[in-house]
Amino acid sequence: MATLEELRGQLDVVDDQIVKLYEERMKICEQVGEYKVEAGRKVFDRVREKEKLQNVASKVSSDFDKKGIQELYQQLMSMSRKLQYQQLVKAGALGRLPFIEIDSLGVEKARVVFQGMEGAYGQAAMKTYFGEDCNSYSVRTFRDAMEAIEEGAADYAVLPIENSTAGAVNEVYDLLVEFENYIVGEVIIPITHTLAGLPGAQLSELKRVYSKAEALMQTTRFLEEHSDWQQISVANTAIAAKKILDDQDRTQAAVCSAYAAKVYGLEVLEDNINDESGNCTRFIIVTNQKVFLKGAKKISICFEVPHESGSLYHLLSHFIYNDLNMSKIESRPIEGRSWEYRFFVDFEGNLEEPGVKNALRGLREESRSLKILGNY
Ligand SMILES: O=C(O)C(=O)C[C@]1(C(=O)O)C=C[C@@H](O)C=C1
Repeated sequence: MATLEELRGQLDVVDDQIVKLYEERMKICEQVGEYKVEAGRKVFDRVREKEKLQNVASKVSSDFDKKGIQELYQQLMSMSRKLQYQQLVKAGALGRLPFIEIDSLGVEKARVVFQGMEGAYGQAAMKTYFGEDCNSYSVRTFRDAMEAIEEGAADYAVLPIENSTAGAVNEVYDLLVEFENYIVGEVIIPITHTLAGLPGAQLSELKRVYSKAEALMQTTRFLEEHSDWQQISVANTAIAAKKILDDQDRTQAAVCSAYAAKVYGLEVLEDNINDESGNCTRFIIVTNQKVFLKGAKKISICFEVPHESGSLYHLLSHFIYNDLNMSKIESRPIEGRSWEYRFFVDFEGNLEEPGVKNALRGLREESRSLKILGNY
């Protein structure tokens, strides 16, 4: 029997041949790339790749090797695609209207819309980003805010996208797909909920608590101690606070900010009732222009993946290959197509960077309906 050293020697000989052949193959792929740039052809040829995988599998005998050679060829073809995307990007073939880089958002003159009403967390986020005295107004729903931006009734909308305890704000993710609006900024604000009731009201007399669904979720532990209280969800924490004032019913309370309690003349019956002390919400700043600020560091995109095994894996490989750091991935069901999903990815980068351009080029060709939601 051969020794380990001898066997490794034999492997080295075979590997040298594989490496040489790999280089040779990539050189041919580069020429194919030149042809594709010239002819305006797509890089990804699904039919050719499928045929190739069947062909190589037919040339080996065991099932184990069939699977192995197919995996190897998937990787090989994925590398040739990546090379060809680089060639396309170098040739300036980016496709679609580009985003325009700007120096500032002109926040001083901006008209800003937030969802909810006086006292809403959205208003606090807006003031943090645009300043105490910004020109603003509120609308009832997230959709209304998106519409106001699309129509140009407002320059910017401030919308919650993610809470550190309750997770994603699904509706806002879906609206980002539906509307031609783009993210240009973000702001994170601490969310400290209180239980607020009519002045003089006692915890022992309470029967009903109103708040936004997410706020009720973020205060579950406190509310579970009072399981006899009925929990009622309304559109916004400030709406809940206003309802307590309007109804003048001592058995009702709201989960809202101390600011909202003050605005509506309520008394804080219990302060800081959050499950988690560091509870905060990330708000996005949305506009109808395809712009990004100079020095923007984060990109949000969404795309659909073909319903095939390994498709998400291959799409995510574009981030790894281009050294891009993914900071978040979220999925949402696609309307009208049961059990199919749209993925939302945030990653670090600027649309001007070559690695980002390469990755986006690859993702655009290999996914369905890629949308760049913003660079901020
Ligand atoms: O045949 C082509 O069009 C190629 O670019 C080569 C190749 C491959 O590596 O075999 C690469 C990408 C295509 O999706 C299909 C095949």
